Amino acid sequence: MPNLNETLYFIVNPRAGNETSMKVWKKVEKVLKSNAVHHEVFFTAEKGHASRLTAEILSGTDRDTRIIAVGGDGTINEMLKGALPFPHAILGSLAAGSGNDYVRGIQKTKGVAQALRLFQDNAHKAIDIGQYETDGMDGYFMNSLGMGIDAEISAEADRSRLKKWFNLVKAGKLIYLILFLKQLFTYKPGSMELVVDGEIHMLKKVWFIVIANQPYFGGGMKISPQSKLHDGRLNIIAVHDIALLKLLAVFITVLWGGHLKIKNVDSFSGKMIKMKNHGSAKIQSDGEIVGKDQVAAAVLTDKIRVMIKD
Ligand SMILES: Nc1ncnc2c1ncn2[C@@H]1O[C@H](COP(=O)(O)OP(=O)(O)OP(=O)(O)O)[C@@H](O)[C@H]1O
Repeated sequence: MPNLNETLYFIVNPRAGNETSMKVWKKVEKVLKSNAVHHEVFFTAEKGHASRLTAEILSGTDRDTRIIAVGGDGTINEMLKGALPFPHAILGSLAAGSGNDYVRGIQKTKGVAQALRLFQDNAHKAIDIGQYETDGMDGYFMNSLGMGIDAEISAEADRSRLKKWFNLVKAGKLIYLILFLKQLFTYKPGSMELVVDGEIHMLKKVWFIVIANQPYFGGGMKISPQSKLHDGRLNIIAVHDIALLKLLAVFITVLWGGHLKIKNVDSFSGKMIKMKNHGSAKIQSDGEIVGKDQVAAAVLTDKIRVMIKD
């Protein structure tokens, strides 16, 4: 086991949370300086930069190294990609995005002070992640991978001016609720084939299928209450063949994870999953659009070390 690199590295995405992340960073920097915590900070200049910065930091040392995202789920997802070749990587995140499901469901800290204490304690564990392949491209997810209305919402949230406004009034996740209500009336659910560890399920009128590595998605919805970070499995939730009113009930009950009791909200668990849509549907990975129509995913057990509050 290598020694610990005492420096805390921060990668700030100045665009996260519609640019509210810089406020978070200024607050954090003050605390670090007043407590004489040795740290270095890097700022991302474009999409994909967090991945390269992570790899650069890690290739300069062979000691256990803590790198912290100051951003949202997209930022820590990029850092994961950069960190995977380096077994001495230990990742963490300060919630500075819109949804922040990584901090909510994996790291489980509330607020900056609690997160900073965790980083300094250096309590960490290896967790499972998901790997996917779609249209010849592969990638990884820590939170979830979904096809259907959830991906439509992610895509629209990215473009929406409302997201900026909601972030400014610290209600970033409300945008997902509003866009969901809009999608209810515009999205056309189609047939999908779902294969879980070789078992085929043909589903009609599918609103979405989500492969979840942790309980939360969409900025705090408890989509997969049974997901565990160390079980070597992924959970799958499929919502299909359901009338509009019942779908609204799904949306309300998902806030506490009660939606699984509703008919045609099916859940599965497995290690290798394939999804194929017989129309056209977008695919999201940790909230970013990565493809459409067809995807294969698999769990990678105990693949990355992250700082975790038990
Ligand atoms: N300097 C930059 N300019 C433009 N985009 C950037 C820059 N740095 C990072 N990005 C991109 O910003 C996107 C959004 O980042 P992130 O997901 O962390 O924030 P968010 O969308 O506000 O939060 P969440 O995903 O939790 O809702 C990512 O796709 C990332 O690649």
